[in-house]
Order: sequence, then structure tokens, then C-alpha cells
Amino acid sequence: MRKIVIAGNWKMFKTRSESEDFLRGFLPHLEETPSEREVVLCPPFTDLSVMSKYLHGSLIQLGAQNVHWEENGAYTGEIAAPMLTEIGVRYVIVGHSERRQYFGETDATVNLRLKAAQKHGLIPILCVGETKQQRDAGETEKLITTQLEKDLVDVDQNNLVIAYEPIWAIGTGDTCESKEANRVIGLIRSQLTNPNVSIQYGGSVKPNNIDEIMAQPEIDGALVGGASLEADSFARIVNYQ
Ligand SMILES: O=C[C@H](O)COP(=O)(O)O
Repeated sequence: MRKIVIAGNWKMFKTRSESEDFLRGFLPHLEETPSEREVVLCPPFTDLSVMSKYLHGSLIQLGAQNVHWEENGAYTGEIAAPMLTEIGVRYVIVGHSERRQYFGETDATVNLRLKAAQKHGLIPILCVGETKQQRDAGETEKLITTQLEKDLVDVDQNNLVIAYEPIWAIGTGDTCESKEANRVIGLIRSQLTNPNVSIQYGGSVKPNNIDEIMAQPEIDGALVGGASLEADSFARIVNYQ
């Protein structure tokens, strides 16, 4: 049985007090959420500690947006797994396209981060997906196959979530057709040794398209950016029909 995981990636949004405001509005909505759905919030690092206190005992899990492969060291601007686990973080996003595009993340560093996360008991959410140019050139399958081959070397597939995020759909309002997302996610699944890995769709997921997305048989959840920033909007998403 594959787990449904719906994660909000807040990216570089929300101060600590804004994160508290969000939770005050969001937590009451979870009374309607079926308990088998895993709801994850991935705020900026500065919000994690305070959110951890609010979320203790709730059904929400905390996620981080990055993790380094060393346990500590002279790596300015990075964060280590023990710093995250000590404050109750359970998930971590790895290989998001914004990090691959703007911060020099490579498949090699993605692989190191995935293994370090798992070693410390964090569940990584590995992001893969193609650019518009790659899609138009018919290279989607090839690109994703290469990412999976390189990123997943020696990674435990029993402790992993994958997010298919076509880059052209991120923050654009240009959602991938749900049937096409389902097709690509099926392709991803066919390349895994563990077919029960939860695979999310990400890219302009909104309250008005979540029901259709989640109705697709291969799609096990969503990685939500912009629409996770507002309590009512993210509540509608986690409480999809
Ligand atoms: O991590 C989330 C994704 O990048 C999707 O962002 P978006 O929902 O704003 O398109």
C-alpha cells in the first residue's frame, strides 16, 4: 500500500511569526483530514524550531528544504542532518530544480544528500523533472531516467519519496495535464526496484486542480509551492476529495 504524502514547500517565504500565524489558521482544518494522509510542511530553517513546538502531537510532519552530507564542518550556509533531527524534522527535500538551477546542485551532490538524510533517519523527497526545452525536444524520459540512475545509487528505496516536478510547471500556473503527469510518474515507477515508493506530482498544484491530480492512479501526493503559503488554500489541498 503506497503512502499519500502532501507536502508544502514554503521556499524562501514566511518569517517565524508568519509561520505561527499560518499554523493558527491551518491546524483546525486538519480535523477533516483522513489520518492515512501524511501532511508535511517544509518551511525555511529559521521557522523549524518554533513550528516543531506547535506541531508536537499533531498529525503534521516537519520537513526541511536541504541537508548537507557531512554531520558538521566548515560549510557556510549549509545545514546538517543532526541539526534537523534534534528538533523533530522528519522529511527533507533534495534536488529541487531551484537548487539544481541556481545553486550548483548536481546529481552527484543530490546522491550524497539523499544518503546522508537516510543515514540519519530523515525521509528524503527527491525532486526530478524536465525543462520546457527538454520536453519540447522529446527528452523528458531520457532526462528523468538519467536523474534517477545517478541520484539513486546506493539509496534505500524503502525510505524515500519522489516528486515529479516538470520545471515548466513550477510557479507558472501552467499545470502538467494530470494524465500526462500520471504517465511520467508511471515511467518513474517502472524504473524503481521498489514499486511502492510514494511518488508526488509538483508544479502549480492548486485547490482547483488537486482533486483531478489525486484521482490519477499513479500519483501518491503533491509537492505544493505557492498554494501551500495560505492556510485555507493548503487546507483545501490536503483535504482533497
Ligand atoms: O516545491 C514545490 C514546487 O516547486 C511547486 O511550486 P508551485 O506549486 O508554486 O508551482
